[in-house]
Amino acid sequence: MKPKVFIARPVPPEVEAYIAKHCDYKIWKNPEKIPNHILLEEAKKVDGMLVQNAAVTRDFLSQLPNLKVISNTAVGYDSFDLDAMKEFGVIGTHTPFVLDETVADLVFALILSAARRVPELNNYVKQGQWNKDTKAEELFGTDVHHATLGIVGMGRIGEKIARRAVFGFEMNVLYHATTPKPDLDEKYGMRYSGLDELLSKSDFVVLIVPLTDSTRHMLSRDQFRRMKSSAYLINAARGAVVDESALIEALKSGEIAGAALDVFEKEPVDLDNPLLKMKQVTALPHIGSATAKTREAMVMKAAENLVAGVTGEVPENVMKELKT
Ligand SMILES: NC(=O)C1=CN([C@@H]2O[C@H](COP(=O)(O)OP(=O)(O)OC[C@H]3O[C@@H](n4cnc5c(N)ncnc54)[C@H](O)[C@@H]3O)[C@@H](O)[C@H]2O)C=CC1
Ligand SMILES: O=C(O)C(=O)CO
Repeated sequence: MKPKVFIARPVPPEVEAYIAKHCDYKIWKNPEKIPNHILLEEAKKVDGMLVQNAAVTRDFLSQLPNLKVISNTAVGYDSFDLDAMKEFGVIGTHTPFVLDETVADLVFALILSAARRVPELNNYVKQGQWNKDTKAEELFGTDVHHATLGIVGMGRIGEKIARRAVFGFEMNVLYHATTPKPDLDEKYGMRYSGLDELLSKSDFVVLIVPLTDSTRHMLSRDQFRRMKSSAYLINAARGAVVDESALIEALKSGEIAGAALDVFEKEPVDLDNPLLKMKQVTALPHIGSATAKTREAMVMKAAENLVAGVTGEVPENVMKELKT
């Protein structure tokens, strides 16, 4: 008998065909996010499920004694209660590597948007403010090439950002991570530093760490005070790595020059969030990995992990904390 799985999001036909070969399956085909109560009811009937950042809580897991595998279609898995998963013996998988280059590209879109004021000046043109009285200085931005980039998080994606920074933009790169990476220091001519030093020396600070107890509100009032008043914050990690109210204060008081954000503490972001009213803030709707090709690769990777898990193989991408 084939294992039973529930696919809690629409998937491309080739992914469905792959799952069909190995499992009895049901798919949530509605483009709207699956409501939690339906996800729970479906999860009760299966050995494994494929989700996109579902809230996998202790309470949720406690109602699913037969569930063996949850495959997430994302690299970050901060919405998963890993202690409870260990306790209930549920395997969790994610989709690293296949999105690294795409997310690193987006980080540079954010850096350049902030530095050269791309969204702000795009509005300037479209709203008819560009006219014969426009003064050249009004449109000045900040150079990215040869500037100092501080990367907080030097994992899979951090390295791709460093590579672009060094070889593409000839930037001076500092990084902060749980441990130094001497092999990468040599490869990219960059330097490990403490967080405080990185903040005080960087022209652009990029966040690309997982959201955990140790990174939640890693950037708050004290950290913004250490940054240069000409510096920009780029957050492509998770919204809660930044204390958003401290960021709003830092931007209002001119402690930092601007921010470019792909992620927010609450998503979708509320329209009355003060960040959205600030012209020195670029805001994107969490699109780090959002190209058609990369999203397809992520879903296929998630399907492969799911099938491996429910057929008794060891999935390729078990969440780090759940590896035995
Ligand atoms: N905006 C978006 O669409 C996307 C966001 N992400 C986020 O980016 C995160 C990083 O992804 P990867 O590079 O694949 O992860 P990774 O696990 O390969 O690297 C994480 C890095 O963060 C560092 N780190 C962890 N805790 C730290 C701490 N307390 N202090 C300093 N450094 C710390 C680690 O040492 C490592 O260098 C994901 O967990 C996800 O939340 C990932 C993909 C897309
Ligand atoms: O993969 C992730 O963690 C994301 O944020 C979505 O691309």
